[in-house]
Order: sequence, then C-alpha cells, then structure tokens
Amino acid sequence: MKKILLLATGGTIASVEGNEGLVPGLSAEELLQFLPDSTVGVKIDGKILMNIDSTNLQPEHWVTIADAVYKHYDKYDGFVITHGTDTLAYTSSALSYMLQGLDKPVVLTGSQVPISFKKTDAKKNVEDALRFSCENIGGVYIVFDGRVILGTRAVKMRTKSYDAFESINHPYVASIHNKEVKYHWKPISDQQTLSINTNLCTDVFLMKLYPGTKPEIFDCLKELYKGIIIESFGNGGLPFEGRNLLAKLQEMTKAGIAVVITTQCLEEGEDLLLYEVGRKVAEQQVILSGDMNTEAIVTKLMWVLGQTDSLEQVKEIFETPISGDLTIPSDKVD
Ligand SMILES: NC(=O)C[C@H](N)C(=O)O
Repeated sequence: MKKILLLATGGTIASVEGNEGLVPGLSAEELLQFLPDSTVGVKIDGKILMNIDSTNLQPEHWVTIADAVYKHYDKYDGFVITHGTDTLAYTSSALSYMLQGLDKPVVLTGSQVPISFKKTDAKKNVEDALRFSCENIGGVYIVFDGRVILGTRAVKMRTKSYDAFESINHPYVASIHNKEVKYHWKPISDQQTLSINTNLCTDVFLMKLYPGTKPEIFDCLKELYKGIIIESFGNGGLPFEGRNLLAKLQEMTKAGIAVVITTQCLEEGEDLLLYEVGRKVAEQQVILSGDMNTEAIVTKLMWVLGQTDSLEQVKEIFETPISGDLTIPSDKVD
C-alpha cells in the first residue's frame, strides 16, 4: 500500500466562516475526514505546516514546505500539499527550484469552495491529488479540476470558477477522469538524486509597464532591489522616446542590478529581436525569460540570486531550463 504525506497549509479548502469572511481553520486530520471511504487503498498521514490564506504566504513559507518534503522524503511514496489558490502557482514554482531531482510526485492542490460546504470542488481535488501522488513520476505538480499542470507552468486565470488554473506555454501533464490518470506529457528525468537548496534572495521587484511609466521610478528601485523583472508589452521592449526607459535600463545594469525582461502577454513569450524597441534592449546586459510565466520568473530570480552575486552566472543559470520552466526555441514544435 502506498504511503502519502498530506501537508496542510490553509487556503479556502481549509476555511470556515469567520466574523470577517472566510478564514482557514481546519487541521490536516479534519480535512481528511471529509474524504469518502473510497479513498482507501492509500495510507495517508496528515501534518499541518501553517494555516493561512495564501495571500499571507511569504517566501519563508516556501522554505518551510520544501524542508518538510525533504525531511519526510524517504518515508513516503508521494506528497500532497493543500494550499490557497491565490499564490499556489508561486509556491509550486518555488518548490520546483528548491527541490530538484525528485523521483516522487509532490502535488499541490486547493479549492475555490471550502471542503466543509455542501457543494464544493475540494473533495474531488484532494482525491485527484492523492491519486496522482501515487503515480511513478517525479516532480512538482498542481492538480486542479481534473487537470495536472507542471509546477512551473501554472497560472491562476479565474477567481471563482472551478477551472481556476491553466497550463501556459506547456501541455497539460495529464487529466484525471473517473479516477483514471491519462497522460499527455511526461518529464525526461536527467537528475536522479534529490537535492534541496532553499537559499533565496527576496530583493526582487516585479514591474508592469504601462504607457507613461516614469523613468525616475527606477532610481528608487535601484536602492531597494537586486533584481528587477520588467513585464513589458507584446514581444518585449522599452520606450526610448518620450519617457525614456532604455536609458534607465543602462543605468540599472551598470549598477549591477539583474534585469529580467518578460511580456504582459500570457502566451508565446518574449521575442526581443523582432522589433527595434526590443533589439535596443537585447543589446544591453539583460536576462531573457522566453516563454516562462511571471510566477516562475519571480521565484527563479529569487532562487538564482540566492545562489550567486555574479551577474554573468545569474544570466546563465536563469536562462537555462529548470523543471520544465522554459522552452528553448529548438524544442518548439510548429
Ligand atoms: N481559493 C482560495 O484558496 C483563495 C484563498 N484566498 C487563498 O488563496 O488562500
């Protein structure tokens, strides 16, 4: 019989009605009591790590979760982490960088409606997550609404609907229907032994550009952050006329700030070489993010800056795919 460890962290799934709205309140054992008897066939131990709305979740909590998986790794066949949906994709990405070489599934799930409510998506999601955690597959995954998404590729797209998450720029790993797992994609495992590296540098800022962004904002950011992610427009680029951000970019990279360029478009990623506005940026010491999603970019930059201060190394590690986070152009199928 497979042994699974369920790590509870809070979120809507564990929430109850409080005086000021929904608030996490159920323990891991209480969550498990809501599951039907048909979940037999698996031995599940439950452990609560924190009981918070994932809006309150911080990078330090990612470390707590990674440490818990690592500590219990040899004793279990798989792991299910129940979590709020709002920052779930950040946690799944962070875990994908901190825990590499997994040969067992680490499965995150949550729900849009608390498990104690009559009509809820929680029971199905936890059951599906438990099912997937028994598979012979390594890596970090999100299981939600019958779909399995690679941990570095999920984006929360909807605030209320059950199909809250989409897999962006990557195939769904599998779908789960009537208790059956049907694969659409499988990872190529090149590293066999599990390694944990939870060093993070959280001095990372995410800026969304809009027409009219003031260049002076970068003077403040330069003092506070070691890494800045610019969500630019379309294929990527910065204005060099009017409010000139290109000149500021040069100042930032000279000051040793790691600047990552991405796009506000969810699908297909940046392509800086296509337009003049992008090429002028590509000529600078910037870091490219290809088709990575913002959740993966933020957590990867924190993780890479936690490993090295050398800008060349930051660029090299960041631009190398980890845990399926980035499609290198030769991998793309037209
Ligand atoms: N559906 C949810 O879980 C939302 C909740 N606010 C959370 O992220 O904790």
